[in-house]
Amino acid sequence: MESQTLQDTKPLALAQEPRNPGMDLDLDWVAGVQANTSAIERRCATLPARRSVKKDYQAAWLLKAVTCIDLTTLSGDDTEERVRRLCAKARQPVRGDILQALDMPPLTTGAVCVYHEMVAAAVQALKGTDIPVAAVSTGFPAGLSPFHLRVAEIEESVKAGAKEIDIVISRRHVLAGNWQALYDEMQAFRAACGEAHVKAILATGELGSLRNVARASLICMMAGADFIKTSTGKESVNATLPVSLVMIRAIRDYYDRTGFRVGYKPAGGISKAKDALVYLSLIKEELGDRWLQPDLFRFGASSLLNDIERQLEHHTSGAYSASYRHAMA
Ligand SMILES: O=C[C@H](O)COP(=O)(O)O
Repeated sequence: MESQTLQDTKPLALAQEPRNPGMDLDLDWVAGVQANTSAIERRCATLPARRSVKKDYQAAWLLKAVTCIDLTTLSGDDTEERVRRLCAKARQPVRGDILQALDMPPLTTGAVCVYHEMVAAAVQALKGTDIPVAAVSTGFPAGLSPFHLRVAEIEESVKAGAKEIDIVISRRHVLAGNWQALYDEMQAFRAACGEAHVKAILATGELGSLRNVARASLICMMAGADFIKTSTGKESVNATLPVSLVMIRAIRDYYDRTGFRVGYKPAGGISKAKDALVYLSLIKEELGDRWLQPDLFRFGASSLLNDIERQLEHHTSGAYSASYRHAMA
């Protein structure tokens, strides 16, 4: 962890990653997938204690985390005004004086994530930046509206300017072991996205077992997902470390077998800077530095930025400010 310095946080000129084109459904591969729950839990239990980073290293990792946040608002009472404030925060997620104290140039969050009805306002508010708008879609969060409407919803959001689409899978296909149906659904969603990148939300808290999480991860990648994402944030259990380890290892296996890198997005309930550090260290250890860039890693989070900014302020000033001073994140 201590290899991350403030300099490393500055944006890299990356060769554009080729999109995962998907592959034929390989049911033998799916059937062979295992998940040893007790070994996974043992590995995860050691992570938070072993991976503490301090001082400048910690500031560097926290700034890295900021660049990987899909800054999210997904509430029934969202308004255009709230979304505009969120976009202003995405443009300047960390106060200028804090960046100056750290000798860091301006940075932005990875994306802004909203419901379809808020896409146009977000696109407008982010004009002139490279910050993509991500739309949750396909009957989010349950994914139980008619199939043709779920596909049409994707198309509408792309038309409105969303560059990323976060779809929800049909959990029942996983619970019933109907892998062909899951593959076909994911392929159709990817096709409807066109050039927009597609994140497959597995809703892992509803899939019944870690083995199912591993299988669903694999199927979605085979069907062309650009990212796999844990949760909608609306399930009773959202992102966890064991689920993350399973999904990350599925991503690694898929890369080893196909040569295509699929991104990872833990989402839901990640609101503390120290938790973000644990996730980053997990990615670094299991997938390596290449995955620690916003094109391959995102946090789906509505309040994480607030805590990160407070920690950075503490790092530069020695004092914590009241959280209301960072209220919009
Ligand atoms: O995709 C993002 C999640 O809905 C955000 O969840 P959160 O509000 O618990 O951070």
